[in-house]
Amino acid sequence: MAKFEVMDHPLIQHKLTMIRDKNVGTKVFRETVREISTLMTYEVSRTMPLKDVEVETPICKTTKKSLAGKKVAIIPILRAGLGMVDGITEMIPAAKIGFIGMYRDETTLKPHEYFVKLPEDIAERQLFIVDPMLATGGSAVMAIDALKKRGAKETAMKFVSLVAAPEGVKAIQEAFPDVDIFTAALDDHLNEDGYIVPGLGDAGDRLFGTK
Ligand SMILES: O=P(O)(O)OC[C@H]1O[C@H](OP(=O)(O)OP(=O)(O)O)[C@H](O)[C@@H]1O
Ligand SMILES: O=c1cc[nH]c(=O)[nH]1
Ligand SMILES: [Mg+2]
Repeated sequence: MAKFEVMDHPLIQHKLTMIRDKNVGTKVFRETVREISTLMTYEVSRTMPLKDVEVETPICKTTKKSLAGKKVAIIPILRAGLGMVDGITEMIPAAKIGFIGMYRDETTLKPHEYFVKLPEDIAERQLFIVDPMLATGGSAVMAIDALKKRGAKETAMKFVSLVAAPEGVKAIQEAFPDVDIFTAALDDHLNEDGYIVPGLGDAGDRLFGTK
């Protein structure tokens, strides 16, 4: 079984609590999602492979570590995943970015895919699939499936969310046991409308000011 990690660093908890508040407006919500994503990148990238490189300091030559091999692609699930991209590219500026457009039917809660545009070499990259909300897990499972069908490796995938429901974590783990899952919070359950409780509401609407 791959990794499942709740990243409960105090700064992350503090910022996430701020944006759970329904009175927080679009500007602060967007800025804070970006900040949390940057903080999460430290931990999500912890296992990135390193190689030895020679470097000449002003004092002497030495051998030190540098990132090796596998490059990163960030794959936001549209729309809400877009809110996490800038925070991650702040730390990994050379990452390529692919897009999977998906919306969840409000009645059936089933995901519908409407757009896919990926870097050509996803099979050779570590993939950070990002979406602030992991609810039933339907969207995440469909996105991972879309990536696998295009050659991406399950062991190279990390799913990164801000708020997850136990149902969503279970859905990914059952369908794709080799995908690592990182979340800033594991909440209680889903309500009858499929929203995470306590959650933070509809992340896409709060990020983009829609209803
Ligand atoms: O785990 P699930 O039950 O599939 O729900 C989670 C999905 O729902 C939200 O997207 P939404 O459909 O609201 O689209 P949006 O990002 O365009 O708002 C959210 O950003 C996830 O993609
Ligand atoms: O709580 C939820 C569940 C799905 N999508 C959201 O944006 N929020
Ligand atoms: Mg939405």
